[in-house]
Parts: sequence; structure tokens; C-alpha cells
Amino acid sequence: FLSLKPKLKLPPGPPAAPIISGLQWLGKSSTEMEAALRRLYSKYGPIVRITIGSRSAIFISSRDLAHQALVLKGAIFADRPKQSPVTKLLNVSSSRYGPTWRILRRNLTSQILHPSQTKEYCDARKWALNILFTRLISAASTDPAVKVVDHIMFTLFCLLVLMCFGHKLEESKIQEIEHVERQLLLSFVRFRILGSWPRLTRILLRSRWEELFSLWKKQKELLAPLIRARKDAADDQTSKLVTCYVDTLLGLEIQDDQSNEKRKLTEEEMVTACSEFLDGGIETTATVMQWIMANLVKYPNIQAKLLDEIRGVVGAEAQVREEDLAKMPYLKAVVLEGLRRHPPGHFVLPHSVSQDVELGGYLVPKAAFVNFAVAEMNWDPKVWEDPMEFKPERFLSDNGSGGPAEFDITGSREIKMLTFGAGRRICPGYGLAIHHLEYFVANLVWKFEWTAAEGHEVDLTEKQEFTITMKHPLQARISPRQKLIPDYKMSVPEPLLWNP
Ligand code: HEM
Repeated sequence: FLSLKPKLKLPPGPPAAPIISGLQWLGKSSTEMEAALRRLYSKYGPIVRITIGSRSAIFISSRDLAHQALVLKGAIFADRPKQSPVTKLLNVSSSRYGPTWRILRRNLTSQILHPSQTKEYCDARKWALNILFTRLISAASTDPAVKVVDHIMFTLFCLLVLMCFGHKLEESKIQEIEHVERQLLLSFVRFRILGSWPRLTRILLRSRWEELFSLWKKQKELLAPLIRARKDAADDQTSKLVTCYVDTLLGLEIQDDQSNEKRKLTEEEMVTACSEFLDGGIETTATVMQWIMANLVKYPNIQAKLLDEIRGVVGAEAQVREEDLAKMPYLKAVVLEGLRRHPPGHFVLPHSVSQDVELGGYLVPKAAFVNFAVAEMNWDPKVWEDPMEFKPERFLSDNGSGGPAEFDITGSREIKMLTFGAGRRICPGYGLAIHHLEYFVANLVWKFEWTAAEGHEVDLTEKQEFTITMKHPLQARISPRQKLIPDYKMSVPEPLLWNP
């Protein structure tokens, strides 16, 4: 591959002075980056290069080039950029492509994220669903405009904390975890610069470093005791436990970077792995769920069609059961359309290449930072008619009248959307995320009628937080469709009974 260098040119892009342009790009939010990159694609084409610090950063906006890179040349493009030694984390998403990543990723996909294991958490989802209903009803009793996303987020925290640590925690403890994890995520752009320029920012941004260290300390204080408690429970031979993520981490062995010997994960490493599990599984899913509910409020005809489908399957049941979901092609179509139209990340996580490689007639040099324009691909008018419209029918066969159309979300044959990435680094949680979206959306529509609260028309303007979320969060009026029967004992207040 070294021979590529003299023959191939680097991808085109604007000329840049390394330090200035580095700071300039690192300080940008993903929305600002996206707008700047769009201008570059129209000027230079679907593969462009900018300079961030001393590194080339290459952005790809074409589905075909993304497929070549992520799938056909997947092993070369599966690396991640080298982490700063100061903010170095041991988890799946930031591990270099190598043995540690393989062990951590296989641990996730073969255990807690394996479909057979997902089934074990069916009761946990019912429990979480009732927490969601209770909170929505209680919120609606004090203010008819319910800010839905807060309740969705908390519910997913309850569920993922249970899947992670194996315990149903008190509401106040879950709120504390939610608070620290969200603070770390929402300050992601502010903290990103620390890892990129550790020496300089230690002097210039001292208080920001202190803030980051104090959040890490708080995170450890909250999560480490839960890991220890689980270890004690697992050591107790008499207790029968459904496997949680921590159980799988406790048994895991990785190869030590320095000594090359096998070793167990340290407590600190387990904390970062758990934090990744929570962050990966909650914020993204909650964001998409809010977008889907917003579209169902905005387009009552779609909500009515979905309700009809649910009624046809569920009959007189109070809740949609997990086994009902497979019989609902329109529900699947609504969820896929939500994921296509509103990807929570407009870029995937940063990739890097392990060697010089050719892409689109250009040289992608070893260790270059590479990323892919998810939204450009999800909204490509060559694949999707009226791409900015919310049209679930596009995921049904016979233009909406038939059953589910074949759609490969993994993009292994062709990339039509990139919401979960593709290839070796594809999101390992995509199955769980889709299952959660289907289960909660179906139940929310079955339980309540959703309309815009007075003075809160649905506004689909985007805003960059950790994910691309609603600038004006959905505030909906929810009216129960049926008499509520609380079927689960909950650690939160019992649902207020409403008269529909
Ligand atoms: C709607 C929900 C979700 C979306 C849109 C989403 C999206 C993504 C994307 C775009 C990537 C990066 C792919 C790449 O770098 O090429 C990713 C990676 C990852 N996601 Fe998700 N994700 C979701 C849910 C989940 C869930 C439920 C979990 C686990 C509980 C999860 C865990 C991870 C992990 C561990 C990685 C790193 C994979 C690796 O580097 O090998 N995600 N996700």
C-alpha cells in the first residue's frame, strides 16, 4: 500500500493552517460542522478533506463510497483514532480495531445484546412501561402540555440500569445516575477539546478539566458500588440471577497492553463500559422515540392507521405484548421511517484507517480520521422520494398496501441509510433499539390519543445536543383511550385513574 502514495492524491479540500484550523473545527458543534461540510461537498464532491490539528480528517457523503469503505474495505476502515492518554477509556466504541475491541464487542453481542438474552428482559420492559404510563398520567394531571421526552428518557434509564446492574433501583438513585451521565454527554463538545489538546487546555481551560474530573469521580461513586453489589450477589451460589451486563464484564479477560498477559477488567474500566452501555442505549433511543411521537402528533392520519393496525392484532388486551409486534408491519415502517428521517447522530463515531488505502480514486492515508455523513445518505433523493417527508409507507411493499418491504438496516449489500453505521463497527445495539422503539411506541399509541397541546404545535426544527434532538421538545396532550388497569406493582406512585 505504500506504493499508493506517489500515484494517488489526497481528497480535495480547503487549504488550512494546522493549529488555527484545528481549533476552528474542534470548537464547532456537529450542526455547524455539517453546514460547513455541505458547502465543501458541493464544491469538491462526495469525499473531502479538512485539516484538524496535524491530522487529515476525511468526510464521505456518498452511499456508494461509504459502502466501499465500511463494508468492502471494512477491515481497514474499522479502526478508531488513537485516544488521548489523558481521557483514554476502555470500552467498545473507542477501542482500536484489535483483540481488546473484539473481546469487548463479542461479549456484548453474544450475551446481553443477543436476541435470546433480550427476551429475558420482557418483564423488565413491562415494568418500565408502567413507570412511563404512571409518569405521563401524573404529569398530565398537573399540566395538559406534557413534555414527553423527559419521561421517555427516565423510563429508558430505569430499564437499561436494570439490564446493566441487575437491580431495580430506587427512583432517586436512577435520577442521580441519569443526572451525571447526561451531564457528561451534554458537555461532550466542550470536553472534546480537552482530549485533543491536553497540555494546552490544562493551562487554558483548567476549570473545565476540574469539572470533567469531578463528573468522573461522581460517576465512579455511583456506579462502582452497584458493580460490587452484583459481584457479591454472583458469588453467592444460592442466588439465581438473570444475567446482566456487569455479570458478563466480571468474567471477562483481556490482554494487558503493557505486560501482554491476560487480566480481568479493573473496577474503573467496568465503570466506563457500563457508562457506555447506558449512554449508547438511552439517549439515542429516547431521541428517536420523541421524533416518532412528534410525527404521530403532527400527522394524525399516520397515528390513526397505526392504531387500526394495533387494534387488529391486540383486540381487547390492555397492553401490546412483545409477541404482537412481529404482526405489525406498519409499526415497523413507522419506526424505520423515524430512524431514517431523524437519525440521532448526523455522523457515525470517528473511524480511522489502519493503512494507506484508496477510496474514490483518492488516497486515504494511514491513521487519517474518517467520518460519514449519515443525514446526507438518509435523505438522498436518489433513493428516497420526497426525502424530508415522514412517509412510513415507503417501508411497505406495493407502495403501502402490502406487508413489510424487505429492508436491510445493516447496509451489507447496499447502504440506503446509515443511522446505525455499517460493517464491522455497526451499532451492536440496533436490534435492541428497534425492539424498544416498537414496543414503547405501540403501547403509547394504544394507551393514549396523542394531540398537540394548545399553543404547542409540533415544530420539527432540529437542535444539536449530544444527539440531534427537537429544538422545541414535543409537548403533547395525551388522552387515555381505555380505562387504565395498573397490572404491575411499582416503586413509583400508583397511576392516577383518569376518566377517559
Ligand atoms: C436508536 C438507537 C441507536 C442508534 C441510532 C445508534 C447508533 C450508533 C452509531 C451510528 C454507532 C457508530 C457506528 C460507527 O462508528 O460506524 C453506534 C455504535 C455503538 N452503539 Fe449504538 N445506537 C443506538 C442504540 C444503541 C444501543 C441500544 C446500544 C447498547 C445498549 C448501543 C451501543 C453501541 C456501542 C457499544 C457502539 C460501539 C460499537 C463499536 O465501536 O464497535 N447503541 N451506535
